[in-house]
Amino acid sequence: MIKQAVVASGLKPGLAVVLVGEDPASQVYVGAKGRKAEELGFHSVQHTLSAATSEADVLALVRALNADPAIHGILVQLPLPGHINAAAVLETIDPAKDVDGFHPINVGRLAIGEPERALISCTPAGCLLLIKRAVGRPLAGLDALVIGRSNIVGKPMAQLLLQESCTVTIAHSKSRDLAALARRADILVAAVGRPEMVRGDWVKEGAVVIDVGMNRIPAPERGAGKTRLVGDVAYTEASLRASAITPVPGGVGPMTIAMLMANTLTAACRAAGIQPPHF
Ligand SMILES: NC(=O)C1=CN([C@@H]2O[C@H](COP(=O)(O)OP(=O)(O)OC[C@H]3O[C@@H](n4cnc5c(N)ncnc54)[C@H](OP(=O)(O)O)[C@@H]3O)[C@@H](O)[C@H]2O)C=CC1
Ligand SMILES: Nc1nc(=O)c2c([nH]1)NC[C@@H]1CN(c3ccc(C(=O)N[C@@H](CCC(=O)O)C(=O)O)cc3)C=[N+]21
Repeated sequence: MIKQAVVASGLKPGLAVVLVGEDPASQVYVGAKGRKAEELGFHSVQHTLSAATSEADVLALVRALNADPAIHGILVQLPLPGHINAAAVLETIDPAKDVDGFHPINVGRLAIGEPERALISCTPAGCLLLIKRAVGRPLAGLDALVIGRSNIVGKPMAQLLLQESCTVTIAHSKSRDLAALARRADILVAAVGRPEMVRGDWVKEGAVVIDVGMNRIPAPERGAGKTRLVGDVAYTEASLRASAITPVPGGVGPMTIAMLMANTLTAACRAAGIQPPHF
């Protein structure tokens, strides 16, 4: 779908990914983003900086990328090392190139109901596409529960569902009786980071369940020291009641990467003064 849109646009979108430090999980994600960008015929560059790089040097790189006309999207992989102020880095990215949608300008445009002028955080944008596809009709009036209130997933997810006129509840670590809140939800999004916290009997019959969680847990059955990836939802139990549910792996993660590519194409179209495709 994105490939055809790239060809139709006649553009060569440029994506720059900045990785500071050697976190192995981040290396895996950044590698996956670069491969997908190349597969789609993007101009793809990766800047890998040592964990000891100063904040000033990271800011200087971001400013250089802001000024580079071949680059339409800039992603600085999080988390950053502790001595670097992440907010300062994110706010230095040109909002028009902020394909993560983390800059306060883009967050604000989403919050005031102007998503068509914003770039929207990839994970919640991908979740919304999956939800719309599963529901197959307008979401207006449906009860949605988002568990998690982070700036990168929970809050923008809630904003997007509100924009679709859902009745949105946001739950977090201080919420009481999550199970009761979940049982009312036609749309249930779990973005917590706790393995299989959402049980099958929390799921309303026919609900759409989106599992954002990525938890690596020990898997001794695979051999000593081995791990496996599980979500925030007990998949097998929940799938008996849900009308649609995303697996982990193979669900929201790959969709997030696809939305990053879509945002980069959108940014390239806007820079060229042409109408971006609608996904
Ligand atoms: N698939 C993908 O592309 C992505 C996946 N992820 C995954 O999604 C998960 C969430 O990520 P992220 O939003 O960054 O995480 P954060 O750690 O920033 O946020 C977790 C949220 O869950 C809430 N929470 C923690 N414990 C509970 C609990 N017992 N009951 C209810 N709420 C709770 C926290 O509440 P409080 O605010 O009160 O502390 C917080 O709001 C992680 O597993 C992460 O790996 C993240 C980004 C992208
Ligand atoms: N600036 C920034 N933007 C991000 O979007 C961002 C980030 N920092 N930091 C980390 C989180 C996490 N994230 C994932 C993306 C894809 C998968 C993904 O494709 N996962 C595979 C499995 C991968 C595996 O096996 O480990 C799957 O779910 O099938 C996972 C996680 C993006 N993030």
